[in-house]
Amino acid sequence: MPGYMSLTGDSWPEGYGRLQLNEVDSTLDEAARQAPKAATPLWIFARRQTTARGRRGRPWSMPEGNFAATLLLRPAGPPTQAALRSFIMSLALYRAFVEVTGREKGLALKWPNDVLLNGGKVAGILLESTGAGQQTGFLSIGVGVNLVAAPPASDVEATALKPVSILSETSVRVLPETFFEVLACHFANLEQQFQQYGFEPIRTGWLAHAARIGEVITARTTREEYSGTFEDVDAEGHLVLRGPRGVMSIAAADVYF
Ligand SMILES: O=C(O)CCCC[C@@H]1SC[C@@H]2NC(=O)N[C@@H]21
Repeated sequence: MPGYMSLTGDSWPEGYGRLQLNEVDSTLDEAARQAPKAATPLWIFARRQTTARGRRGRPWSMPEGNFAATLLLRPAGPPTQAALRSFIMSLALYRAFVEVTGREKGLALKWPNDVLLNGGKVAGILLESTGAGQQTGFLSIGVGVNLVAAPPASDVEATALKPVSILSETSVRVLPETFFEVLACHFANLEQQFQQYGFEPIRTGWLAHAARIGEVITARTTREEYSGTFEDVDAEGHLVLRGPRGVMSIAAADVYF
């Protein structure tokens, strides 16, 4: 009989709005609709999504009982700085997982922003932004977490990591509404730290949980593939790989182990 986490979950971070929906096409699309009229920051949560999307235009399969939400922000600063929010969100996810499951074992963060549990993918983040040049406009951070069910391996690419769920790996059943509050609180704390002290404490916190650091990994960009030792994540959030061609700093790629 699986365990059941019953957090009373009555806490919500000050200054963050929230919209809870039973069903939506995608919380990212809802964020785009809300953006012109929304007071930000605004969290948009949905129990069901009919056309959820993942990175690189892939579909995101969302069995009921899993978690889906998008945080809509209007961050100050250039897009490169705004994009560092993906590290804030993945670290917040890590902390939320520890809080709801009571365990840290098997959890790891995969660059740029997946969360792994026992080597499988348990959560993903998709960033979308508006704006031009050095102006960010709106930033939407879409978060999907396999709380109770992972999509079948046939739903993901052959080279992708196996999808897993919190329930399958830990026998802990977490309600999406509970996870929502826990995640929102961790994000708000880390965002405050980011605004006060910059990216460095977030980078250090993220690296402490990085998957495969010090090991040889492969990064595939839209044009090229690089293999090398995963040495670091730099102050811009880039992946630092040491390979036969020297040290590479990679801004965007898919990573394979
Ligand atoms: O490919 C990934 O790893 C990113 C997955 C992001 C999925 C979430 S679910 C909530 C939000 N709405 C979407 O349509 N996608 C994101």
